[in-house]
Amino acid sequence: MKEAAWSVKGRWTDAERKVVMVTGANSGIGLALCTRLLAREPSLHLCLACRSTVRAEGARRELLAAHPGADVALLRVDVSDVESVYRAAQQIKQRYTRLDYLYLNAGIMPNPRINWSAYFSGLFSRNVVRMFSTGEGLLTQEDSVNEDGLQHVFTTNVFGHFILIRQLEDLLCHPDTPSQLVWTSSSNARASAFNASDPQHKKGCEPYSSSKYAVDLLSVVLNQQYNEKGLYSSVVCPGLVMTNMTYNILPAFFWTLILPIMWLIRMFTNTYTLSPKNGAEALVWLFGKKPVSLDPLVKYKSSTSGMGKNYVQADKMNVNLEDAERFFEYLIKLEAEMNEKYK
Ligand SMILES: NC(=O)C1=CN([C@@H]2O[C@H](COP(=O)(O)OP(=O)(O)OC[C@H]3O[C@@H](n4cnc5c(N)ncnc54)[C@H](OP(=O)(O)O)[C@@H]3O)[C@@H](O)[C@H]2O)C=CC1
Ligand SMILES: CC(C)CCC[C@@H](C)[C@H]1CC[C@H]2C3=C(CC[C@]12C)[C@@]1(C)CCC(=O)C[C@@H]1CC3
Repeated sequence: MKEAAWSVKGRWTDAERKVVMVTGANSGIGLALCTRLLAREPSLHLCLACRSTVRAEGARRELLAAHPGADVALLRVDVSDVESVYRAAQQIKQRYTRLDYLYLNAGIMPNPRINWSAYFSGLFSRNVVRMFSTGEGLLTQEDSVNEDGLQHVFTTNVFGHFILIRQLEDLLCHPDTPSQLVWTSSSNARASAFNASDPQHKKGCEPYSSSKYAVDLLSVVLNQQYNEKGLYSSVVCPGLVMTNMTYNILPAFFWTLILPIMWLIRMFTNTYTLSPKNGAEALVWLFGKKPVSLDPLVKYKSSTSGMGKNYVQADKMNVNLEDAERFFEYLIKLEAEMNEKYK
């Protein structure tokens, strides 16, 4: 923090207090993550980066009720709007001198549609467990274009966050005290939904799968580009979690009705974490790890066993490194255009 060093109950010096920022922190997995981080380390400087001030204030109140005296700051940022990201980055630079953890968690899946015929044929196929754990081929979405002419899902889930990282480079890059980026990716990330010639997914109808695979690609290249500067990147998969996102796919009462079925499915796949608290498992686990000890090609998956026990599973990612580099070049070019417009 830029203010003079101070301590909570005289126990921590400011240098010891980690600075953590979470995008999309006002609900679901982001809010559960904040709650768990504060329970684990009450001395944190926590910054909730949210697009709605009202919802962010609600989340802050909830966190302070559970952790009175915690340092919870708010930052308004709409990651689907590049100009808002530049503005927010300026404010962060005025408030903090370093960032230890940046959780890139905000995400959208607009207008989801379930392909019921794929669902029923999948039920009787060999891929049934895979279908239930990744939702592969079951969902399509309707994307739109923002004021900069960028695809909405791509900008929210990937590009807005990329600009944020690039703008905060000075706060994040400290070779002596490494910082960590943690992306909330998904089991729904799919290479076949991503086209290196159409990285924004202008032409397809699975922008969500494409954007989450793009996140996996980007994390790999960020490690190549930034590790020696003291910045590390990891991707996490929270499993299937009941949040506003899933309530947008099917109504909340339906999910509640089929809860026993989902507990049953948990016997066959550990990806049905179901609660935001469980879904945040891998995100919290990474907080306790030294960034240098992590594998850049691994996806850390929040997992819940049939008996309801939480753990983290590390799975090697199957990413195309050529596509990753090509995608990074694309992002750098797009960033240059946006710099010219907004900086
Ligand atoms: N739920 C699940 O099963 C899974 C979720 N995920 C991922 O987890 C992450 C969190 O989602 P989840 O908790 O489930 O869903 P929520 O809808 O509860 O959380 C999404 C968060 O992102 C915020 N957000 C959305 N758009 C923007 C924006 N333009 N600018 C700033 N913040 C924004 C939302 O804010 P607001 O309240 O204003 O909308 C909200 O705080 C997402 O990246 C999602 O893709 C991955 C795998 C599975
Ligand atoms: C009996 C029920 C479990 C039937 C539900 C069928 C589908 C609606 C779901 C099966 C797998 C789910 C899934 C997601 C959404 C809902 C399903 C398709 C996600 C795509 C949600 C967002 C993610 O990031 C990953 C999830 C994977 C699994």
